[in-house]
Amino acid sequence: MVAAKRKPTETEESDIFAPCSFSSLGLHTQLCEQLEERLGFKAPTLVQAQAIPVILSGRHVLVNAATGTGKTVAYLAPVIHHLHLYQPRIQRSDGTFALVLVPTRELCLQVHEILHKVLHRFHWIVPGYVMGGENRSKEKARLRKGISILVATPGRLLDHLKNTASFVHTNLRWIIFDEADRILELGFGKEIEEILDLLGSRQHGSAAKNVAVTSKYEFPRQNLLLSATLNEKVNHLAKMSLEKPVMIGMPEKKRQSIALHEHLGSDADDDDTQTMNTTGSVSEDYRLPAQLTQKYVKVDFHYSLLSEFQFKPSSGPDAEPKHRFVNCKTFRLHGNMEQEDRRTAFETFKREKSALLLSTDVCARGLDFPKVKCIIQYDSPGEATEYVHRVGRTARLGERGDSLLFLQPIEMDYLKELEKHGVSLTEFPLLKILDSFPLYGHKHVRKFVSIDGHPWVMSLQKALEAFTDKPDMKTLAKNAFCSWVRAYTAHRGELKRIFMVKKLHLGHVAKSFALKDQPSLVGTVKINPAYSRAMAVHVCGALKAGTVRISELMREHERSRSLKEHFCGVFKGKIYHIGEKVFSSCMRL
Ligand SMILES: Nc1ncnc2c1ncn2[C@@H]1O[C@H](COP(=O)(O)OP(=O)(O)OP(=O)(O)O)[C@@H](O)[C@H]1O
Repeated sequence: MVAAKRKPTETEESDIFAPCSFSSLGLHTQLCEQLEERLGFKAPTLVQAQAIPVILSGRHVLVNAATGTGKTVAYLAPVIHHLHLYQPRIQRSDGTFALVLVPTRELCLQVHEILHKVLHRFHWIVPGYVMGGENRSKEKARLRKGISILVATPGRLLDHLKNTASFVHTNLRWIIFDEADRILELGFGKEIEEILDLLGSRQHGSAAKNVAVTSKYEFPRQNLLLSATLNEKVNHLAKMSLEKPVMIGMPEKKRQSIALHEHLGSDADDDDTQTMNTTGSVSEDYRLPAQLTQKYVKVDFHYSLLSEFQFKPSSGPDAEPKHRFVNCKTFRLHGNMEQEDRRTAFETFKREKSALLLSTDVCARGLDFPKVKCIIQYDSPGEATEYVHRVGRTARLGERGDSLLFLQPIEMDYLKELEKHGVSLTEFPLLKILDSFPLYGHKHVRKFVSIDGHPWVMSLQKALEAFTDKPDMKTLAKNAFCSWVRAYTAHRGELKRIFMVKKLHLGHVAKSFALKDQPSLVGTVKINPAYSRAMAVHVCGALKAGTVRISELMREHERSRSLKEHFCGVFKGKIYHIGEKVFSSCMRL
């Protein structure tokens, strides 16, 4: 992700904001003042204008609106409004009234930060969070004191529900699933079911008790599900947790496919539930900001060593100094990092005016880094939903944004896959751009026929290969290559037809990692083979028998990669011979 300043245009603003005020939606004046003073929100976005009155009314809601359209405040504002009006005034000892479930730690911190700002004047409403990677005892202490609005990742929440006796949730009124589909994709389905059972908020089954009967505030439960993309699993969660939900921002076709008819109330077809075309939809399936410019590039490309690599772009005299290839700060963020490093990278990148973030899908959802100018996808995203969320980190709330997707010639069918969801990309004129770069001694030379033979590319490749030739760098590059190839096999269903490792020209892939030769894919997994085999047999057997939940082993997408690597090492030593069955089990993580 590359951050830089961009301004929205006039016309885009009218597509984003509703022609009304927050107070006209029924929110308390003091809360409206806080939204303006603390967050700078003068008017509601379209999705906020649609969702806030419905959520205020107490209905269960399913919101499906484009990335960056303001869904967070759409659900937080009504909750704060009600809590602010509770009589007698709520106290910390009343425990938790609202629970916001999110898929990642960074999103947890982000939602908490927004709460913290908006609740500034309402000091008796206490925000807090619990999430994986944090100190449990400190969290227990905070829960004991009381948290009115709790943001949580599912695994850690379940842990506290089971093991923290002082966690009071008898007054719980709201359960909110932000990025509902991602929570389920990460394999938290069983945890969610357990959480709903423990909280007595499941719509079917004996455990259901939708009013907090022991509560001094007797309000019916209200559950909310939100995401820019929805899928079959969300349908299941919706059935499990929502009662007669109002669908916001969803075209009729999708409402039918979500198949919630049995739950839809008679007023589900009211005006306020109609299709929200104005939120920047370009598709009846997936919603993308209209001002987002999406491009793809059709070449094997270079692996740029962003923080250290120096390059002398033209083949001029040796005296000419080398320059850093990327002239801004670079950050990295992925699930295998230590929690503290993860937090620092997340918070620092957020503050930087001009910076580059290298990240895995841990950043794909919900994160709201300000002024991100461009999303570059070097690894293909897989499901179209993932594409939508990744590019959704830019072009937020009417800002302009660009995205660039790297595709190899054999992968061009991926564009058709995206088109099925109304997502269309134009080809990035790479050769033209390269031709515009200065070349030593050839001011206006152009008309190179191929990218590979372009002097600029050749000299860059040479410099990269020289840089990667150092032993440490070479090991890094080889590992990166192997991981990349392994991850390539992770595509499911239709996508397996497009991303076929057998069709890959591995020599070219190696070149894109600045390697002169293709590393061997055999024997690169450093796991004791005997242990691996035993482990694999155990996991496969247990999976088959249904006695182990793979989600217990894996919490995040990145870890599923190590498991895939593990199986690769175990089964054949070669990724492209991996057993289909095991693989599909891995893919359900
Ligand atoms: N009414 C508003 N006025 C001005 N800015 C707003 C308003 N509502 C939200 N924003 C800003 O818009 C940006 C996007 O909001 P938010 O992160 O809630 O979007 P989202 O719909 O949840 O996106 P995603 O689907 O990617 O999670 C944030 O920077 C937020 O501060």
